[in-house]
This record gives sequence, structure tokens and C-alpha cells, in this order.
Amino acid sequence: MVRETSLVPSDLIQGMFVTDGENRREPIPSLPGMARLSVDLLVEECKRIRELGIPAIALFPMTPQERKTPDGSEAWNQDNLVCRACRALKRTVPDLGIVGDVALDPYTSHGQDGVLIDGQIVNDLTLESLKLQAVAQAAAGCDVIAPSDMMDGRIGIIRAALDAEGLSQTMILSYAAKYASGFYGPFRDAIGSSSALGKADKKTYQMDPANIVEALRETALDIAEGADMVMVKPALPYLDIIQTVKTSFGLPTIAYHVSGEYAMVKAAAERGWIDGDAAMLESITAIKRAGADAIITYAASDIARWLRG
Ligand SMILES: NCc1[nH]cc(CCC(=O)O)c1CC(=O)O
Ligand SMILES: [Mg+2]
Repeated sequence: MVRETSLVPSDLIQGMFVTDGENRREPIPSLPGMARLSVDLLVEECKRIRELGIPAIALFPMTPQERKTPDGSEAWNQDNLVCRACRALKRTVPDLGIVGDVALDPYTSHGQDGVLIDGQIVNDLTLESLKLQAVAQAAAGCDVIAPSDMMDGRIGIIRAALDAEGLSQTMILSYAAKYASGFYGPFRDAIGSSSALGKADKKTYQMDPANIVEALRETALDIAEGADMVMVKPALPYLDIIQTVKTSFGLPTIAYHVSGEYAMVKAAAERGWIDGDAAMLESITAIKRAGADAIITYAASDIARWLRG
């Protein structure tokens, strides 16, 4: 009766991975309970997800190694895995929202999110690629374009490109405050970019975990450029950022409960050190309490099932 925060399935966005082939389910060892699914199995899983009351998925590809190139041009191939998955999903589960990731890392042979020249990420050159990638995904049926690359200026350029292609109904969810985090490891395993990245990091474009005022500047810029929703990522170590972004701007604020946050709960639970289900539900509730309007999490369908008893 006096509970201040109630979590419901419609708060949740399920993170998912798609892989090539047919009838394939490849478990991801560092993300217990998660697997990469071929498009046919993804569609079946998405029907169940929609029935649980989850409104949307966030989709990421495991690009076949032979399609990864230094410039990541597979990102704007209209027949790439993500585009094929979007078309199949829109045919079969049309009312499940699709959040499409825009960034080059699933497609580059070096694992960076942008164009790499002489060891440096070149911001403005990358924007040209992101624009093509965003248009390809939106044309294939993505409802929400979510740039996770952290280049400067990409929201404005993507908005203009979508509008010019008649895709003015496609929303933009900007990864506005995305930190150079140690919690992304299992995700990089899932899309096959960890070995390519090696010891390299993304600190020239992702944010310093020590900064909060910078998060407000980054968010203000993305809103001015046309973002419909903003994201804070990761979530649990950044509850203060979620709260201040939500109260400062009032825009729909989405939090990304990232792979490492999910995996550490699963790993500790496997050892019997914590009650994994309780810790997962507590984590997601706390993220909502901090101000998130919705949460991207790999635990979405589990949590929706628990909430429905
Ligand atoms: N474009 C990169 C991207 N998009 C989503 C995630 C991480 C999500 C997660 O850890 O669950 C990352 C990782 C990175 O910046 O290397
Ligand atoms: Mg920015």
C-alpha cells in the first residue's frame, strides 16, 4: 500500500543477440541464461516476450567474422543480420518495439565504434557511416534508433538523415551519458568484439566514470540535436546520473543495466553466494526508483515472469 516504486513488465526492454544461420541457439558463457539466436528462433522468442507484456527489445548482432572490415561497412548493408531480423519481426510480432543499436563495433575488424585512422577514432568521418546505418535499420523496421557510439554531433545528423528519407516517425534514443565502463565485457564476448579490441579502450569517446556535470552537458547537446529519449549506461553504479538526468531534463530517461551488471549477479548466484533472483529484482527496482522510465536488461523476461507470479 505504501510502496513508492512498482515495477511492471512494461518498464522493461529485453536485450537480445542475433546470429547467422537457422535453428541456432549459441549460449553465451559470460552471460548465463542468454544465447545468440538465429532469426527464426529470435522471432519465436520475441512472441513469448511480447506476451509477457514487455514492449520492446534492444537488438545486437554477432556479425560473421568474414563480414567484419576496418570501416565496418556491413553496418549499412540492408541485408545484414539486424535488418533481416527487423523485417522478420515486423512481419510476425508487429507490436513489439525494436530498439536498433547504431555504432560500428559489431562490424569493425578492430572492435571500435568508429572509423579508426592512425590509431585514432575520427569523429566526423564516423558520422557519415552512422547516418547510413541508421537509415538502413529504420527502413528495415526499427522503431527506435539508438546511437551507442558516443561520437559528437551524431544525433542531429541522424535526425536530418531519417527525416530526409521519409522516416520522420522513427524515434531516437540517444546513449547520452555512456561511460567507458569495465562492465561491458560479456557484451563484447556476445558480439565477438573482445578479441579484436584486445587491450584497447574507448576512453576517447566514452565518458570518465568520475564525471557527472559532463553527463548533463552531453545530455543537453543530444536533446538540442533532436533526441526523443536519453539513456544512461551502465545503470547501478550510475544511479546518481539517472536521477539527475531525469530531474534536470524531464525527458523519457532509459537506463541500461549492462552485461557485467547482469553477469555478476548470475555468477555469484551460481556459486550460492547470493540469491540471484532477489538480487536481480532488487537491482532493477532500484534503477526505476532512481528515475528510469524504462530499463534495458538481459533479465527482462525473467523479471516479467516473476512479476506475473
Ligand atoms: N556500441 C557499443 C556497445 N553497445 C552496447 C554495449 C554494452 C552493453 C552491455 O554491456 O550490455 C556496448 C559496449 C561497448 O561500448 O563496448
Ligand atoms: Mg555526446
